[in-house]
Amino acid sequence: MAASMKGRKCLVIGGCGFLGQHLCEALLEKGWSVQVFDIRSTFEDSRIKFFIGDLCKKEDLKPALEGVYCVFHCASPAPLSNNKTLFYKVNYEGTKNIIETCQEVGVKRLVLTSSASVVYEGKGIRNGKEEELPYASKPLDYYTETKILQEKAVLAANSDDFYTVAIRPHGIFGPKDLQLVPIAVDMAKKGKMKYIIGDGKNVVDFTYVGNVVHGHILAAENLNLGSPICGKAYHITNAEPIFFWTFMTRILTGLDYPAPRIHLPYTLLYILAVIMQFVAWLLSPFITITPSLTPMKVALAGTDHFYSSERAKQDMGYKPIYTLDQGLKLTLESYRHLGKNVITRVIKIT
Ligand SMILES: NC(=O)C1=CN([C@@H]2O[C@H](COP(=O)(O)OP(=O)(O)OC[C@H]3O[C@@H](n4cnc5c(N)ncnc54)[C@H](OP(=O)(O)O)[C@@H]3O)[C@@H](O)[C@H]2O)C=CC1
Ligand SMILES: CC(C)CCC[C@@H](C)[C@H]1CC[C@H]2C3=C(CC[C@]12C)[C@@]1(C)CCC(=O)C[C@@H]1CC3
Repeated sequence: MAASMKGRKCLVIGGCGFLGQHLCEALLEKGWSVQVFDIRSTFEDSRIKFFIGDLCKKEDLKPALEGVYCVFHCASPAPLSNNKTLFYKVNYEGTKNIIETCQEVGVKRLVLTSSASVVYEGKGIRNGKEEELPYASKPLDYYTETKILQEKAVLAANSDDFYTVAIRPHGIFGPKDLQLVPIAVDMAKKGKMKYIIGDGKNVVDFTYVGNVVHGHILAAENLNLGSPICGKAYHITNAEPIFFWTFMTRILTGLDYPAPRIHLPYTLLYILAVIMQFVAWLLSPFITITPSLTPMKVALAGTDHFYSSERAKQDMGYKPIYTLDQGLKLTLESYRHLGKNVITRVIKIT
């Protein structure tokens, strides 16, 4: 780390979430002075100053941004939810609010956590490079639609006076995640993880959270006037693409659940997911139905989607600092309590 970063004040928006917590820990280790802004409080740390508020509200954000050298924006509503209004409000309007408030207060650097899914529309992507892939013209869900709007707004705001960069991770996994492992385990408990969507040979990126954090910190360190990273987006991956179903099998069997074995045709499942989504939409004025298979999930589980992180290597010296094996080991150790054979005691208080 550049010595001059020591003691610099940063604000992690979304710092109480999965990625945010890991980012805070790494920033503290590197000597940054860390502040967190989030809508909820999930942990305590005497080294961190916490601001609880809504990023859509200028009056909430302003006090947290005073004197900040760099803002990391990694807040979002849960990606697998389907709340169009909330995604637009938080990911798009809220991000524009962050940009404006930074500019008003005089903050000069903004690192956005975007997503590689901004270029994904269900068709295979192999070793995708930033400069070759346009934004998805037909995003598969509202989350992706608003991540595209968000990234465009952040990159367009880059100027000689305000430096911005977007980090595009893919399939983040690691301890403290409430998504990938817990959802897969929940599906396994319900008997829904016996199936393989397609031939099981689709190759994807899963990225250990420690590498995603490393990419963010390198971006902040390199975000200066005239730097090649200003106004650009960067894929950050483990650079170890793997069969989607091999990765899921390692997670499941690592926690003593059986491996998925029964192959189901991709196209059939995709059509079923589209129909279920349509029915859920038709019935939405009367009841809320949340189908467990969405077109996005089927596509992610049944197509290739892996990306090159060469541009990040060239422009900011990025290379993964954890291998996939190391990441999986750390992840599985942290989820032992979700293992199939773990007996949970229920204490009845009468
Ligand atoms: N997980 C993944 O595989 C990937 C994630 N990303 C991106 O990485 C970022 C971090 O994701 P992750 O850590 O998994 O997400 P989390 O949900 O764990 O963390 C996001 C945090 O932001 C908070 N938040 C939501 N709305 C607001 C708001 N209006 N004001 C302030 N805080 C808010 C959330 O609170 P609450 O929980 O109460 O909503 C939560 O604490 C996101 O931008 C996501 O799009 C990109 C690629 C892959
Ligand atoms: C259909 C089932 C077999 C899927 C079970 C696993 C999923 C819970 C996860 C596998 C790939 C993950 C993923 C995301 C969410 C969780 C998975 C679908 C994202 C959509 C999260 C937000 C992003 O920006 C992109 C991610 C891609 C991979």
